[in-house]
Amino acid sequence: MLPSLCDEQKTGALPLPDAFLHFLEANGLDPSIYTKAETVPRYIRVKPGFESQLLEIEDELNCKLEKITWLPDFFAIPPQIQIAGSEAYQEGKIYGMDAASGAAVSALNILPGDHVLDLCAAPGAKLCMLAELLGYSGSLTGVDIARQRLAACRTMLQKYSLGDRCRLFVADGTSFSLLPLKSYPETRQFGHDGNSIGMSSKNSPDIFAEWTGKRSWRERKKTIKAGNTAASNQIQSTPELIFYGRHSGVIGLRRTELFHTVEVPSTSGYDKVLVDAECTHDGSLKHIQKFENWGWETLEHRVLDVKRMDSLQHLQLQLLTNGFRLLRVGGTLVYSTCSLTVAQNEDVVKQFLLRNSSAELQHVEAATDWPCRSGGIPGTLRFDPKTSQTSGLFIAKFTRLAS
Ligand SMILES: C[S@@+](CC[C@H](N)C(=O)[O-])C[C@H]1O[C@@H](n2cnc3c(N)ncnc32)[C@H](O)[C@@H]1O
Repeated sequence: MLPSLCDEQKTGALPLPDAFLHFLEANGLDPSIYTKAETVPRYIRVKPGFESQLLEIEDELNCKLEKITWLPDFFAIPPQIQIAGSEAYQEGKIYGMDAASGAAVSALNILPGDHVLDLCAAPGAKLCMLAELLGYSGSLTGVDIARQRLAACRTMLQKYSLGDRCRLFVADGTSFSLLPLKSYPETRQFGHDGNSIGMSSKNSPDIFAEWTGKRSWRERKKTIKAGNTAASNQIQSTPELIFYGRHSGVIGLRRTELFHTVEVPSTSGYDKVLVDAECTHDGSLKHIQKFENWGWETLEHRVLDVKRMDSLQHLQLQLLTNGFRLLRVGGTLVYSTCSLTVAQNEDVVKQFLLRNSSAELQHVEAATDWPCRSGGIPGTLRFDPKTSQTSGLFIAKFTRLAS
């Protein structure tokens, strides 16, 4: 439906279609936040190690990098600046990431040696930040149901040289069951096998050799078969490993060891889990702005489709529940969405807490300095574009108590 003049008056520069305005009204959201799309800064994260090159990066982007005092390594730049054409971006020194998204990752308080699960990982900005914070210890497992989007994560990890400790699975996050490799009997390191092609060693086809993008005929056939099965079943039942780093613990394992699922024992789950759930993205001003070019009917079709809306909350609860199932006792889980609706945030958290007596909501200590406010449940946080100068984001942090 075409936007009307009246809509433009309500929303400033961005004309919004009636269906979206109805969605906002039904959820008690103020359409005037979209006037902020033109003024909320763009944010970049400078990869640690390149801090000394800030002046060169400023020169190249032709703008000042304004340091975000409340979030290390983040800088604000004017919203109209495009970074994709810059050398700093192409050479992997900077990447675009909203500061509120950075806050969600920061809320996990990643420590050296942590085994981290990112259950909705694509397209991968948060995954990259998690990998950076982990550095040279622990492990990172990224999962997403969309193969192509997860392949984009793989490209990003490789571009920024952050994939060493990471493994990526195309899988349904509501049922994903693989534990971090610390839980397996022994993680053997395989010597470099120059002859290996595909994911299996030539001599022992069942054992993972060093990762290579080139795959053997046998592997390709397997993937095509899995893809066909996935297309007919909608969702692939077994996770597909599409990338693993040299120190991810995968090399040297047999397939049966890697894909061995067990009932999650309380001590062997992940230390940290991020559930950055699928949502309507209505808080992401830049995302909504893109529909001006993509066509507003795409927004109605992709975001506001009635069937999708009905199942979305259920999906969010399932993702949160499964992420929590894979968390070790004493571990930390962050649930976030870039929707501003209560239905996709506080309501999901309420239902989750009702059903999971070992889940405890936690305060985010670092948030005292953040430009956010409390959500509808004490302890939860909301970044509101009107006051935070960031995109909209909801964050809830949980720990798992011994039951
Ligand atoms: C908000 S995006 C995640 C953004 C990502 N964390 C980042 O920082 O780039 C939500 C993701 O959830 C994925 N998704 C949707 N349903 C899923 C499911 N059942 N299991 C796993 N991932 C799912 C979508 O493909 C999408 O990539």
